[in-house]
Amino acid sequence: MIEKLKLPEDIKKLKYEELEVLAKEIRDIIIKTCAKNGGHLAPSLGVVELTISLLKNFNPLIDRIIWDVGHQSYAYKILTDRKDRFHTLRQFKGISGFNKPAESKYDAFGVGHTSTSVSAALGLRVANDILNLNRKIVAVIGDGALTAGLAFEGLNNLGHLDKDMIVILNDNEMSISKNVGAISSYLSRAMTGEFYTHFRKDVQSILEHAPLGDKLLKMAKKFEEGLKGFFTPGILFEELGLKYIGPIDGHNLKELDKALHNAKIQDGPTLIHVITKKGKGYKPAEENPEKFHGISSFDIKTGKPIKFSGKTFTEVFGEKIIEMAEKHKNIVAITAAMKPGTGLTKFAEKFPDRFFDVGIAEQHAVTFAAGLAISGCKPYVAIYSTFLQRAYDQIIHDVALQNLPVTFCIDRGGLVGADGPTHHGAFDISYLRTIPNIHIMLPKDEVELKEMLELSYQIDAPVAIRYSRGNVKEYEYPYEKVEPFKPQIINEKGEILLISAGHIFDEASKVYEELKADYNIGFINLRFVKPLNKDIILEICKRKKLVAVVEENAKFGGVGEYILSILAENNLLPNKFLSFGLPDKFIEHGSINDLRKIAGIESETIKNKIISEWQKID
Ligand SMILES: Cc1ncc(C[n+]2csc(CCOP(=O)(O)OP(=O)(O)O)c2C)c(N)n1
Ligand SMILES: CC(=O)[C@@H](O)[C@H](O)COP(=O)(O)O
Ligand SMILES: [Mg+2]
Repeated sequence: MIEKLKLPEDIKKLKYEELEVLAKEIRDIIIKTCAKNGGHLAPSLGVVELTISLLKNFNPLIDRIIWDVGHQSYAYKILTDRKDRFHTLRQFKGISGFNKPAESKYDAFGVGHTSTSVSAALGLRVANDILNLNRKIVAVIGDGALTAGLAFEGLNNLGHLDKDMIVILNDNEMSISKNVGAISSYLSRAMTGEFYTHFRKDVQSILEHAPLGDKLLKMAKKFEEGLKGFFTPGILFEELGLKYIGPIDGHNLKELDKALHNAKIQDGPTLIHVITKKGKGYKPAEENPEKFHGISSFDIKTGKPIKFSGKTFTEVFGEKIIEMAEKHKNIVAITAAMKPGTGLTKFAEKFPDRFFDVGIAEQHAVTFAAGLAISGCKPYVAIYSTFLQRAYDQIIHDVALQNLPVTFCIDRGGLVGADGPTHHGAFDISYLRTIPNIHIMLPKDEVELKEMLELSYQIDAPVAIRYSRGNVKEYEYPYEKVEPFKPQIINEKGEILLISAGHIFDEASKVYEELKADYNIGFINLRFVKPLNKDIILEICKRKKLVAVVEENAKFGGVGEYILSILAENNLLPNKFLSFGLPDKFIEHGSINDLRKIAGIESETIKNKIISEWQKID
């Protein structure tokens, strides 16, 4: 059917039976595409009917629909203007896995980090008044995203401004893992309404046998609305100034239409509480929505990922932190709704009392850790580089200023690949390097990550250990134990010096191995960005004509800039200094290799640049 439709306008003409067929076709496209490309399968399967109903009840080119995170917007992409491009999902030069206005005029706002939809939608809504625009504004936010403070900042201001816009709470009781927090249990308790249902039945049976029972029963029915209001989660939102509609079945097109129609005619803000099943329509995803939240390519028949072998930095961290926690009873681990992604699933099973999933609340996670640290605990906060950006002030104000022993295990440092610019860990070395008291360690492989974690336990101050999403690699260089704040000097000789910072060692070592036969080249694995061992660096750079630094972080504020400044301050600038890092632009999505090529940090580019610059030095 979908082939015959002019999208999205033809959706409005279809009968419910036809829409059910359309929903099935969309699910098939999403499943097939994610099986090949990977992607956020379960979130997107859960909102197919909601997407259809939104496109039936609104004009997405005039009205504005803001999806929170955007990871669940695959049906929206297919049903607006990207059906023919959908097979390129998350591929280099293909369509993004999130919403981006630059990708489509149907995408109202750029997303990727959670909990921004209400604030952004309110901005668009207030703009209606300022610019005299006539359009409906809708935010679609998940129950997981609702655990972030930013979401409540938006709701609070929305209630205050009392603007007529619609917030749709897509409640599937899941974040990536099972949703956590008091809000979540409040929603699900009231949502199942078990207590309310039993209570209602009890009252009914008593009244039926009581004198004047039928009159009392009639009165009770009148109170039921009030009673229901007490038990459904509407109270929370009504108190914030939003009219509450729900909970409704998010897979029932008729119910959705009715709710959206009612919301459209309301004055002031309205919240529609929609209950959906994450992964609906694909059994393996329904049964394991955590695994299918974000999945790599998989076999449709079995649901089994087409596994790429190799151990990840994340797995190394997950193993080592357990070993350390067995030795040290004051170690606690904290995640912000990313337990599986940060490798803490096993830790949580082994040490349930020392594991904390605070929900999507990175700011809280950091300050919570500071409270633990000032009390004598040793908190390990595992947060992706890009999401840690949200807690920058907490790192400065609550941890570094008080010089507290919090260790940040920064996963997804550097380019992450298919998730693209909203998710690349492009800036953490830059944003952390400026903060006093913090120690920054960059492991190149498994052994170094483990030894740096051990070392972090001895440091009574803030520590950041940064590693990538990728697999750990093995290298042939002689083992050299991680010594506090010393670089690993692989070869200090020669007039050229190559300095590698962290996991990008895989590219840097290729350059060194390919040049060392024909060029007199030295090679350093930096290990520590802060404190930087200036004496060693200055001593080795004294006799160099060309120094090149390689990092998978923004050049601005990165390691290269730092070393250059130290050489300049000590009048030790070489004839040529080369800094290989991420350029001053956002790097798109694609494979790591493709992205490193366009960023200019893969080995061939680095090697050719060193050779061409060396030839210019007399
Ligand atoms: C600031 C931030 N922290 C963490 C994430 C990782 N993340 C992406 S989606 C998600 C769960 C969202 O849950 P929910 O809003 O309920 O959407 P669902 O996947 O259930 O549809 C998380 C934690 C993120 N994108 N942004
Ligand atoms: C949508 C979102 O932000 C997360 O699902 C993220 O995509 C996970 O990234 P990893 O796949 O690197 O764990
Ligand atoms: Mg959810």
